[in-house]
Amino acid sequence: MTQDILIRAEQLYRYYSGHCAVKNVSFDVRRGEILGFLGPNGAGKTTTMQILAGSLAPSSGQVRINDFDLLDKPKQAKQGLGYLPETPPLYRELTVTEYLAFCARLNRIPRNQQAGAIASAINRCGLKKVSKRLIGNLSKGYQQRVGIAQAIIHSPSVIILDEPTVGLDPIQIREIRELIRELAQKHSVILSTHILPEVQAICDRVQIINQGELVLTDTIAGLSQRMEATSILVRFDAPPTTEALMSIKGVTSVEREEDGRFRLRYQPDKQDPVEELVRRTVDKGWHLRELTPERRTLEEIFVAITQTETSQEPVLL
Ligand SMILES: Nc1ncnc2c1ncn2[C@@H]1O[C@H](COP(=O)(O)OP(=O)(O)OP(=O)(O)O)[C@@H](O)[C@H]1O
Repeated sequence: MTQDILIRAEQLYRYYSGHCAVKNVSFDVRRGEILGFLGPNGAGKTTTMQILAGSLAPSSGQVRINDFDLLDKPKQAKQGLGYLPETPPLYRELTVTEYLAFCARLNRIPRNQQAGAIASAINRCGLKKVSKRLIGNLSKGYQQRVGIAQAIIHSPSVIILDEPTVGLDPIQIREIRELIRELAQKHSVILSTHILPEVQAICDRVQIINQGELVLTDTIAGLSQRMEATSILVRFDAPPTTEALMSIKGVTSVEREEDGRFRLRYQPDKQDPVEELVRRTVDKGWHLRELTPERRTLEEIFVAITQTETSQEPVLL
C-alpha cells in the first residue's frame, strides 16, 4: 500500500440476516482528497461507513487504514480515523469543553496534550463562543460542529462524515460545507451523502453506491463530462418528418414537443449528429430556427445509474 493511500477497502460484504446490504465494495481513499460516497436512502452508505470506522464488522472483506488492518490492529488503525456517525454521539448534558475532554480521553490522547487538542478542535470548528454551553442547548448546526470536533480531536489522517448536513437549515449547510473544505486541507475526508449538489460543491472524487454495490467511480471533472449534452432541441420553420430526422447519422431517437420543437437524442461518445443536421437543413430547406444542446443534470445521471438493474459489472454511462 503506497503512502498516498490512507484507506483501502477490499471486497467488503455485509449481510443482515440473509439480506446483502454491502456487496463486493472495494475502493481507496487517497491523501488530501474529499471522496463523495453518494447513494439513495438504503443504498448501504451507513453500513459501509460503520465498517470503515470499525464499529461494524464486515461479513467478509478487509479494511486497511494507514496500512494497519482494522481487524488485526484495531487500535493503530482507528487512530488514523475520525468518524461522525449519522446521529452524532453527543452528551446533551455536558458542555462542549467537557464533552471534548471526554473524547480526548476516549481517543487516548496523552494527558499533557489533551488541553491543546481540545482548544485546537474548538478553534477549528468555530466553537469558541459556545465552548462553555451545554450541548443540548445548542442549535443543530452547532451540535454538528461539536460532532465534527470529536471526529478530529486526535488529528486523524482521514475523517468520515455520514450525512453531515441532514436536518440543517440552508445557512448552517453552507457553514458546515465551508468547515469541511477547511478541514480537508489537513485531513482526507469521506463524505457520505444522498445530496448530489453537495458532492459537486465539496468533493474531488465521487463513488456512487446503489443496492449495496458501487456503480460508478469518477472524478468530479469526469462526472461533469458525463453531464455533456446527449440531446438537442431543434425548431424549424418548415419542419421535416420525424423519420427524416431519425435518418440522420448518430440520432438515436426523436421526440416531438408540444411547442413544435424536436428533441433529438444521441450517444455522447458516438457520432455527433449536429453537422449532418445542419447540412440537411440547408439542402432540404427546413429553415432551422433554433438549436439548443441540452446538458444532462447530475440528477439525471444519478437516476440513470441507480435505476439500472443491478448487474455484476459497474454500470458506466
Ligand atoms: N441493523 C440492521 N438490520 C437489518 N437490516 C439493516 C440494518 N442496518 C441496515 N440495514 C439494511 O441494509 C441496507 C443498507 O442500509 P444503510 O443504512 O447502510 O443505507 P444508507 O445508504 O446509509 O441509507 P440511509 O441514508 O437511509 O441511512 C438497507 O436495506 C437497510 O434496511
